[in-house]
Amino acid sequence: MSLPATYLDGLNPEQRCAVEHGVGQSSCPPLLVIAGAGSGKTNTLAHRVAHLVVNGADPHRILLMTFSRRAAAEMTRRVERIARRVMGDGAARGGALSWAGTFHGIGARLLREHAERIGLDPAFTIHDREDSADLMNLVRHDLGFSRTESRFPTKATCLSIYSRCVNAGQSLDVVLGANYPWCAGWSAELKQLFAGYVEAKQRHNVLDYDDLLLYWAQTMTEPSLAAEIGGRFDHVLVDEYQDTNALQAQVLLGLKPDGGGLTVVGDDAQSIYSFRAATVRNILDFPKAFSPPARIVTLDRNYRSTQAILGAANGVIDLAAERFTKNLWTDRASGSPPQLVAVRDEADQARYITERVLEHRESGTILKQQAVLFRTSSHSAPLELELTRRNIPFVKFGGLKFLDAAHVKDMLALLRFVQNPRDRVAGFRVLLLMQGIGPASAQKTLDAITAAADPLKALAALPAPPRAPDWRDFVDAVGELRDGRAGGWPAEIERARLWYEPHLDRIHDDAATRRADLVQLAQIASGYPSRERFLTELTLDPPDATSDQAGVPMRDEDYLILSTIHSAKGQEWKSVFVLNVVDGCMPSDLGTGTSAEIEEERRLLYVAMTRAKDDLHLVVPQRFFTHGQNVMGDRHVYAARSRFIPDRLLNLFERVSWPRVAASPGYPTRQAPPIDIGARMRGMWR
Ligand SMILES: Nc1ncnc2c1ncn2[C@@H]1O[C@H](COP(=O)(O)OP(=O)(O)OP(=O)(O)O)[C@@H](O)[C@H]1O
Repeated sequence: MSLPATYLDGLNPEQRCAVEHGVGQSSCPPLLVIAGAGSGKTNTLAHRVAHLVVNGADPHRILLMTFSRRAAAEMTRRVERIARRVMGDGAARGGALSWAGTFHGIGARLLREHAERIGLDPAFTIHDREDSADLMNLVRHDLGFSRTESRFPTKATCLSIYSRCVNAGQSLDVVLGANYPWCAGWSAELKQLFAGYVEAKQRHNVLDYDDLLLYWAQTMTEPSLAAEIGGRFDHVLVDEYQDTNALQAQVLLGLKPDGGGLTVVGDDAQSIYSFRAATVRNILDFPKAFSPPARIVTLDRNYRSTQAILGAANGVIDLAAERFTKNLWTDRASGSPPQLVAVRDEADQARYITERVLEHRESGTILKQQAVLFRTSSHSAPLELELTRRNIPFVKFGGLKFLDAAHVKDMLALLRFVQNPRDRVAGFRVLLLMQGIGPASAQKTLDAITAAADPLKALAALPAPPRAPDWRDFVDAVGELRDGRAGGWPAEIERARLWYEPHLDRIHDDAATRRADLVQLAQIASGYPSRERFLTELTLDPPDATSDQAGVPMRDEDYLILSTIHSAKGQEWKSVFVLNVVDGCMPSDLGTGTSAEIEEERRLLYVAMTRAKDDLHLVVPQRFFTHGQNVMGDRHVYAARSRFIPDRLLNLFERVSWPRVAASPGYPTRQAPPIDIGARMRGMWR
């Protein structure tokens, strides 16, 4: 008996079509959902998964891949809520979705489960970008490339080149020619470096981010393994498909070669990750990868924004060189046009936003419903100062990651070393924390233990290095963490903290604030079933906000959201402010090399604008102070409004100047005073 699907009544016909596609039929052909901004993609995907479960699909055999762990958790919650509403307790008995996560997270899990079959040691640890760059540097140094006469590319550039080759599936020479022409002369050395880097990773039993996809894609080329892994899932659903790369597409096709049970959702107008080799071709090529081609359902009704905001966002994206999806429409009331706000400089920008935010709060929009978005994390610095000065709590996303803080990395390095003593980058970091141990003795120690069959046993047997008073403590801590005497997971994080804190106190002047992060780390740790899962998940998708910023407010406290546009993906707020809508910031100076980069910058502005429901402010500072001058300096450069809002789009905005200076005879508003004596006085001494 099929259940009356009243829970689908709130969906529009296209959403419903996407939700019901193939459900209850003997086979479920591939489906591509092209979902414009705010068109209910998340809602639709959650309903589709719930609808599958309600109609008998086994939740343990559904694979759901999203862009972030946060998105996966949110989707899982929604699916469970819908299923519970329809099935009551029956939904709980069926079990939760057990395979929801990011591509990298799911990859790590599958690789660990199949490790022995593909010649991997299942105890592998995962290097984040910084660890990977450190290892690249080590190899670069060993090969003598850091001593070349003309400057060899930096470790970060080397890693980016390597990563692009791997993710885009392109040869080194193609990548150098297209993306790093200034490094083309180093092709032979880079090849040698990358070969050395791969060997080092294998010796140390570590995988980097890219390996998780690469190894997974390689595994899927072995027919028996591909059939086995693909056979574990009846349905595979992928969100944000526009931001996946060639390797991810390869994995997907390996899982479901005929497309049976495959659903992908995406929006080419929101593709903003091509710098990580994501390609919009994945969406475009998806339908014809199958025979018959995948079904395409387009969601173009926007539920989020007022007509006026949507009109302006459509105007911006209409000027894109290449478009595949059509404009969005809404039947929401028109609302007031988005504001294009001219301010004198960044300080005024900060004041303008602070005043508006407080005004909105007065009139009933809580802070959490307001967000300030920016292209680059550093753009928000003056605003952060102003908010702090005025005591307005905020949380920043996409800035310095919690895990990038040195003390958090130290703790994680210890745990990683215990998990995988062959992980040289982790081992090196931990050993250097101790007094009396420098790079040379750390290298010697690591050489001695990694050669042994049981490295930690070898560590315990080593004589203490001279002048290293904490050596015994270290060996004891590692031993206890390794053999369970520290109380197992997550209790052992306390043991790790106990060992680390004296070092923290010695190394950092601000140890007290840093300790708060360690407490937070322990709290996060308690949410994971094992040390291995904790290290894996945290490395792959670190928490976004840091206590370095204004203190993490309590959950029930109200706070303003500050976020990079990249981190704002998939979110929405009542009011949105976009900082620095000027050439140089948007498009960013860094992203204006090629026309493809410019187009991606345009899409970024589009993503930012489409986050707003009722109220949107694009702020345009007229001038920026240049760096590297003294406090009294007044050297500045003038900025032009972003080229993405040319004159012909101005009618879509309300233009405002701030502060509004009362017009007085003889003084046009918003002009500098006719004479700036202060500047002249300062100029006398230059
Ligand atoms: N059928 C519907 N009826 C009413 N509101 C809807 C419907 N579908 C979605 N919405 C609302 O539209 C808004 C946008 O939905 P959602 O966040 O799922 O969009 P999205 O497609 O993921 O957006 P984006 O890609 O821009 O992040 C939400 O507030 C959601 O509640």
